[in-house]
Amino acid sequence: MELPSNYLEEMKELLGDQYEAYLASFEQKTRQGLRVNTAKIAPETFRQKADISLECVPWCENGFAFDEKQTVTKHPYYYAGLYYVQEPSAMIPASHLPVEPGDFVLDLCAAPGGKATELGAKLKGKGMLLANDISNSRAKGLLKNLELFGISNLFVSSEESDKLKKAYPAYFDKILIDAPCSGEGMFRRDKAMVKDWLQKGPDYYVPIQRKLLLDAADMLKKGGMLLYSTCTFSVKENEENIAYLLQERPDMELLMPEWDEYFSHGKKEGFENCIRIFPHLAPGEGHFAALLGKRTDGEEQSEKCLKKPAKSKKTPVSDLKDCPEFAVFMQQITKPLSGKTEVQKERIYLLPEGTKIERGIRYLRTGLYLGDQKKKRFEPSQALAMCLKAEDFKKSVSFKGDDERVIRYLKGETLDLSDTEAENEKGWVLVCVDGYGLGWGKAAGGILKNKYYAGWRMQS
Ligand SMILES: C[S@@+](CC[C@H](N)C(=O)[O-])C[C@H]1O[C@@H](n2cnc3c(N)ncnc32)[C@H](O)[C@@H]1O
Repeated sequence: MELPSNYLEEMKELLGDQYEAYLASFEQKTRQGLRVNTAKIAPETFRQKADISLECVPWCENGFAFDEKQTVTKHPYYYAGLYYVQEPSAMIPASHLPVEPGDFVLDLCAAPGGKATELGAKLKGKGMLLANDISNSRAKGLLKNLELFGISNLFVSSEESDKLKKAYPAYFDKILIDAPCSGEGMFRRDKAMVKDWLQKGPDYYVPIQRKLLLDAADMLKKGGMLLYSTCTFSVKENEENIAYLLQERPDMELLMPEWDEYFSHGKKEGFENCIRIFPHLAPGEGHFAALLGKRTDGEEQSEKCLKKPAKSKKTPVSDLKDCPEFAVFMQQITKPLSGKTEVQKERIYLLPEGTKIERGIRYLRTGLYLGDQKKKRFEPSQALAMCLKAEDFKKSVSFKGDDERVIRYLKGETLDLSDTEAENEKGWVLVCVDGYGLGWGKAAGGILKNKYYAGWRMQS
């Protein structure tokens, strides 16, 4: 592959005596991986159940590498949202931002959701995730991936960071900026990135990245943490941007993330805590990550700048007087779902506990979309099915992973149920693979009418 000469000069300076080894890595295989959705399944259980040959990714407990020849996106577990396909070094940002259940988390540049799905899984349904991307079309893909993962406590927006900053000042406990960048770490995998680099190199991205960094710092609570990452090697887009942030926001400091032996240190003095991944030194393509904290200086969060989370008047989800069929439906869900229900036209949503919809933001989703209250009937959403397991809904039918009906269901076909499966199953049924929700069906007389969301169907 021909690489731009000015890029090669910079890499020579950056890598010194490792430069030749880096060039040699272009002759070696690229890496592919998948990250298990720990909100749905433990990584070990996944390994035992899925017939995919996997190797552990050293720096990510739930990350696995696999041989690219295996087709992993046709597997029924993919449709059950049990994993996300992700290159191993791209697993570092979300796994090294210490998100806890209950945190309020912002992923500022989130599409298509490689990191947001992991941040959401780490919340375990508590707190909230606002996943944002400036591109509306990419944000649609992001929403799908988050719903597939069964993330219930979510907001998805497509907005500029300065607008978000006005709506959410000093609001978040944790923020991820996986910034748009010149993509040098992708050169081995994707030749098109080299062409892009020639049109928009590091100098194009630096001002965008700096604005994102400052706006994000202003949305962070005191004591909160921010992780900045790129998939490029350029010092300008990495260490120099962190230096700029520390200069402009003196209450921010560089922290030491959990370290792995495959990580290389940041390239400037004082920036050793930054993580770098190089393809000739680690089983990953190339990434940069810096973990930062906002000092508290022993003070409490200033009342003036802190926008308090809204106190939600709780409406039990099964108690909406105008939607009796909805209330009856929700009584069949045995998993606790908390939050405030919100009706927008015929659509019913569940807002995460302690949140409200800030006006003036272009949202694609505010809370978990539960379904539609139509005239005298309620239709549950695909997103709701993805949050549930067989035991979470009173009527469910679970097919084994190798049952040919799973694929037929995912293709939208009507299915026959066996006598045991059909027993007592009438009306809405949660359809599962090995106990993990795939979608809805409507059962009657041994027949399962397919209610899988048409837009997500498996193509032949
Ligand atoms: C590296 S990609 C993010 C990848 C994503 N985090 C993932 O893991 O799937 C960068 C994203 O930033 C978005 N973006 C570019 N400029 C932005 C801005 N000013 N504000 C928010 N998002 C922006 C792009 O549309 C792109 O989707």
